[in-house]
Amino acid sequence: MASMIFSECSTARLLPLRCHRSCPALSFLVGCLFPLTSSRLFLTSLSFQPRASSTSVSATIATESSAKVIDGKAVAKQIREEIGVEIARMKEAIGIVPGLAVILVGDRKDSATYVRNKKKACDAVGINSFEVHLPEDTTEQEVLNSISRFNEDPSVHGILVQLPLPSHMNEEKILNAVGIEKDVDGFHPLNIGRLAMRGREPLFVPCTPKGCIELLHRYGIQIKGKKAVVIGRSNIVGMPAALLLQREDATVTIVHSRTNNPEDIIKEADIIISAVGQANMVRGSWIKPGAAIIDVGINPVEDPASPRGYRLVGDVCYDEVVKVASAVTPVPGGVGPMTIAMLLSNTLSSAKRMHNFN
Ligand SMILES: NC(=O)C1=CN([C@@H]2O[C@H](COP(=O)(O)OP(=O)(O)OC[C@H]3O[C@@H](n4cnc5c(N)ncnc54)[C@H](OP(=O)(O)O)[C@@H]3O)[C@@H](O)[C@H]2O)C=CC1
Ligand SMILES: Nc1nc(=O)c2c([nH]1)NC[C@@H]1CN(c3ccc(C(=O)N[C@@H](CCC(=O)O)C(=O)O)cc3)C=[N+]21
Repeated sequence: MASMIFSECSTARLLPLRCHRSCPALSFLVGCLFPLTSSRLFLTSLSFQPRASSTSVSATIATESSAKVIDGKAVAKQIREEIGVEIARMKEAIGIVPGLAVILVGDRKDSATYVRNKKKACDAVGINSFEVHLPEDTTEQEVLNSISRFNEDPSVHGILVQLPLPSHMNEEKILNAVGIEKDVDGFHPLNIGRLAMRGREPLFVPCTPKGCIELLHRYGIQIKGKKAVVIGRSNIVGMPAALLLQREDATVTIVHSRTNNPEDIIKEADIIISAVGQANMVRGSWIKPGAAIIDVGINPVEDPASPRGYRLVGDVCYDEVVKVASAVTPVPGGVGPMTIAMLLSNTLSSAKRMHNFN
C-alpha cells in the first residue's frame, strides 16, 4: 500500500549486490518527562550514564523529530570496554586469553569485510583470533576438518562459520559440527532448541537478536507485556529474535513474505524488530505512534555521492519513522556494531565457562 508520507525512501535504488541522527539512553529520562511522540524536542548534546557503567555517551535529539535515536555504536563501544576489562582480569588471574576462530569460505566482499571487522574488534579487546579462509570451490569435508581442529583446540573458545556458505555446501551439516560449547553464534540446533523451550537455557544466544534485546534493555524500553512484531523469520535473526522477545514476556507476532496485510499487524506493535533485507520497506504510516523500532536490515543503495558508490540503509524508512516512533536504531550505527559486541561477549563467556572463572 502506498504511503501518504513522501520521503527519499520512495526513490532510493537498491543495489544489485547479490532513512539517521543521534540520541541514546536518555530514553526513559526524556521519555518520562516528555510524552514520546507529541514533543518537538530542541535538546542537543545531552549526556547520560548508561546502566551500570562509568562511560558517558553524548546524545543529541534532532529538532523536528520526536524519536530518540538508539545509538548502537556508542552502546557497543561501552560493552567492548567492559569486555576488555574482564579479559584483562581473567588473564591476570588465571593466565587464560579467550580465542575466537572464524571460518570464511569464498570471496564475497561483504563477508570478507565482516570477518575483518570481527578480527579488529577481537584485537581491540584482547581476544586471540584464528582465521581459516578457504576457496569458494573447497569441499564440505575441508570445512568440517577445520571445524574439528578448532573443536579440539583448547586455545579456541568460540567458532564462527561465516554465512552464507557457497550453495554446494550443506549449511545444516556444517553448523551441526560446531561443538555446542564453542557455538558463539548460537546457531547450533541444540542451542536454538533450548532457546525455544521454557525452562531450558541455551549455552549461547545468537548475537544479532541478543544485541537487539540488549539495546532495548539499555534504553529502558519495557518489553514485558508489550505487543512485539518481528518482521522476518530467518534462522539467524528473525526466528531467534521472536523467541527472545517471548522469553522477555512480550506477546509476539512474526510477519514474513506470505503475511497478509502486514501493515495492519505492524501498526499494532509497541516494539518492532525488522530483519528483512528490503531497503526502506517499513514506512512511517505503518508505525503506531510511540513504538520502539529496531532495524536490523543492512541494505546497500546506490549513492553516487558516497566514495563507495553506495550507502547502507535499513529495512525501515528512517526519515519517516523517526517522526512517529519513540525510539529507533539507525543504519549504520545501530544493530550492526551490537552484533559484533555480542560475539565478543559470547566468546568471553565461553572462555569463562570452560575455565570455571567468574
Ligand atoms: N545488523 C546485523 O548485525 C545483521 C544484519 N542482517 C541483515 O538483516 C536483513 C535480514 O537478514 P536475514 O534474516 O539473514 O535474511 P533472510 O533473507 O534469511 O530472511 C529474510 C526474511 O524476511 C522475510 N521477508 C522477505 N521479504 C519480505 C516482505 N516483503 N515482507 C515481510 N517479510 C519479508 C523473509 O520471509 P520468508 O521466510 O517468507 O522468505 C525472511 O523470513 C538483511 O538485510 C541482512 O543483511 C543480518 C544479520 C546481522
Ligand atoms: N556466522 C555468521 N554470523 C553472523 O553474525 C553473520 C554472518 N554469519 N553473516 C553475515 C551477517 C551480517 N552480520 C553483520 C555484522 C556486523 C555488521 C556491522 O557492523 N554493520 C555496520 C556497518 C558496516 C559497514 O559500514 O559496512 C553498522 O551497521 O553500523 C553488519 C552485519 C553478521 N552476520
